[in-house]
Amino acid sequence: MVAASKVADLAQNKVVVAGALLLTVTTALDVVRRWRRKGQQPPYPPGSWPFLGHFVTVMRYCWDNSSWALAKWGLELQRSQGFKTHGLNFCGTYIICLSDADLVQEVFEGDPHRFTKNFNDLPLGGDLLEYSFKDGLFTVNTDNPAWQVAHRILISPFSVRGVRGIMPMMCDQADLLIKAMKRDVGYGGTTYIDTWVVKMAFETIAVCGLGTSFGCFENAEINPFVKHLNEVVESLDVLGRWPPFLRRIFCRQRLQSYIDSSASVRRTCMEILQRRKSEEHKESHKDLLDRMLSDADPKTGQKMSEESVVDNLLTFLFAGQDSTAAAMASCLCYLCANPTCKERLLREIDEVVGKDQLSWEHLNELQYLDWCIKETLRLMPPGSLLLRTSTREQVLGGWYVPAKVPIIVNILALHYSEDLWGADVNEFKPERWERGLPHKFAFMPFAHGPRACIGREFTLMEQKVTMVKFFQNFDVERVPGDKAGYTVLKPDGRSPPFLNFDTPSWISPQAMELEAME
Ligand code: HEM
Repeated sequence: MVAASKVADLAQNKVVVAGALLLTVTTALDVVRRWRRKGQQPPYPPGSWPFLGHFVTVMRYCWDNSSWALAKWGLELQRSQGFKTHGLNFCGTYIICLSDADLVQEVFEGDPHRFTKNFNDLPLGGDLLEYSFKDGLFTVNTDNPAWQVAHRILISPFSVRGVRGIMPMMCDQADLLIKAMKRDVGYGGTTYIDTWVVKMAFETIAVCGLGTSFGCFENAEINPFVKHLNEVVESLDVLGRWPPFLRRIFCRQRLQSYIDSSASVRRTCMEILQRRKSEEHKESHKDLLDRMLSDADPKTGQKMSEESVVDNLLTFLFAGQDSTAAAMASCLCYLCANPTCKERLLREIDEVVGKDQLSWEHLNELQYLDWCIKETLRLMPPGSLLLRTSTREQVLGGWYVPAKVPIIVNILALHYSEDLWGADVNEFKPERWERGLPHKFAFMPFAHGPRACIGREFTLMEQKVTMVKFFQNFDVERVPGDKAGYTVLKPDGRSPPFLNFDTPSWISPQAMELEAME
């Protein structure tokens, strides 16, 4: 009995001693690491829990279902605590968040070997994006040859010259939009602006890029492909907030429908590819799909694999419609909320284009329209965060950055920085663009560098074409004193007067302003 208790004591002592030794060694190692390390540890915001880190705080911000939750939290930290660089612990994953324009410039313009785009093992839904879009341009790692080959093949059709060739096709889509709105909504009618800009953005990329119409303008019903793609996009937002192991417990159903919808949209893209391969493409103009199937990488002579073509078809249908639709809806809402700006824009369209057919030359003259679009993208960037990864242990602006740490660049906080943009930063003021950019990295809705948005010229032209055609036909106004985001027929407007817009509140400039400011 005594012997047994001695053995138990000894065993217990050994565990205690081993535990103490382990703690001492890890503490000593940490001290040595900290001592050897150059640079300071970025500050940690309050709200970190044991094991879960800032997960609960992030979830609290996400609870309002806003896709800007994390970005808004960063903006708030910037304003209340002065944090432009801070650390974050997301269930054990260490992340560094940046909203300092100089440091962002160093990440995007400095030595290209210091930071890369790599979605592997990233928190916040990086794995989900990879699951759906695989080796598509948006998700594939920069050092993967699939990105390099596809990028070099597609950079030319997406250049200014490349998109100029498809302007007539874009104008046709905008004409179809106007026709469908006149038919389905009618003068004085009320409608959700979202429905229409989504149709426009989706049909434009599908027809101009892939030579395939999904019949969105002919049909009031939402096309099943669009429904599934929307499910994928919405689920990305919801599921991405959960770490993968918790998703399987708390979001089982959503996860399953995400998997099913991903499979369904992929099947459709494979059908588009097979159809194109089996038929002779009649159009004289080579579209994106033709280029992906026939062009070779000018550097290596390699062609894109069939899997890569499908991944990119899906990527274009996703990246090409969601953000463009959001940008156009936001711009219309801002113009409704700022009638003086709208009047100036209408005057410009009347003077430059009038009732003529819109041409490429007109687009370059529509300077105020360009400012309105930029100002909208500043206040409502469709993507509020960018993700990069540090490739090695390094110092960034005096801060210590370990290797393989995700870096979140907060676009929203840069766009709403009073230091950069001045005291009127929250206001919609297209005129501010007359002065140019306050800092090269104060405005980055399309990111910068080799991984910047390849569809930038495509979307800017599409937005301009749509806005001109829209205002050549309609006028809009907000309901005075009504809920933020609602707009109504402007009875004494230009002829013909038109439309009540019933827009969801998330897109309202006022709602955004209030939420960002709380
Ligand atoms: C207002 C509209 C748009 C916005 C705000 C936008 C924004 C962005 C941003 C911020 C990135 C970089 C993401 C990152 O660095 O991680 C990106 C990449 C990309 N965008 Fe866009 N985008 C828009 C429209 C489009 C359109 C119309 C297309 C296609 C027709 C497109 C295709 C892509 C692709 C393929 C990439 C990945 C490029 C690469 O990494 O090589 N985007 N976009």
